Amino acid sequence: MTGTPEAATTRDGEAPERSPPCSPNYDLTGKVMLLGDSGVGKTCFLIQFKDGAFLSGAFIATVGIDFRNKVVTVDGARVKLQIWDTAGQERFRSVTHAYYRDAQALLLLYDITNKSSFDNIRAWLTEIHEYAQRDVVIMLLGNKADVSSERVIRSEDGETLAREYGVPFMETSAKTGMNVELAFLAIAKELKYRAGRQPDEPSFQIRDYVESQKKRPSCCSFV
Ligand SMILES: Nc1nc2c(ncn2[C@@H]2O[C@H](COP(=O)(O)OP(=O)(O)OP(=O)(O)O)[C@@H](O)[C@H]2O)c(=O)[nH]1
Repeated sequence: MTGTPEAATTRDGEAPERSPPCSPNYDLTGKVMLLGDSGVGKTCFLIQFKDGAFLSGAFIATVGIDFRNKVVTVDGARVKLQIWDTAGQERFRSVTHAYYRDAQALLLLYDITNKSSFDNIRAWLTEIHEYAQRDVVIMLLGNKADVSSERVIRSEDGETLAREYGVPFMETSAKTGMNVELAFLAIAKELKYRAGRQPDEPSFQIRDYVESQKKRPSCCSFV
């Protein structure tokens, strides 16, 4: 298959970005995909970032794929992030595979209260290595960190897995907003750095940046 398929739905009536990388409203664009099992909180994560709100109530699984745009300013550059929210359900996997190739960054989520969502991260990484660009930026996120009483995955387990794959890691909450903006800002910084590093500019290390900036849950119950 060539290029990104056209069949995506939009919530905002926005058109997927197909224009050249520069426009008066932003300096560069980046395609980011949210991946992970159904129910880990991908849609809530995106809504929290885009609108600063938490979608509570009945869980409505994403069908296929959806996207939102948001412009963030990092180090003086306006980066337009086009964020694709994928369906975690297995039956939509072949649809979402087609979108991996154009993505510059992937946020891979598991749910700290759901062991199988963590166990499946290795399978997600195998899919990523099969379908995504070799230099895609990957970040591992343990979501629902606000639900400490139901935690079954220790923060150290997420850290160990992330270290094994050489990717940045943090725990997040789409409910409280903890580390949500940071995840996207770190991606935007990395994309800006890749787009054009000035000779006198120090190199950007996304893992170090995330480690220095991330908030830890105030109360952690370890199992
Ligand atoms: N407490 C808490 N609940 C969350 C959080 N994120 C999501 N949820 C809840 O988890 C459920 C699933 O969230 P979604 O965002 O729809 O999950 P998803 O990963 O997009 O699921 P699919 O669309 O099926 O792939 C919903 O009931 C949310 O309210 C979080 O950070 N904390």
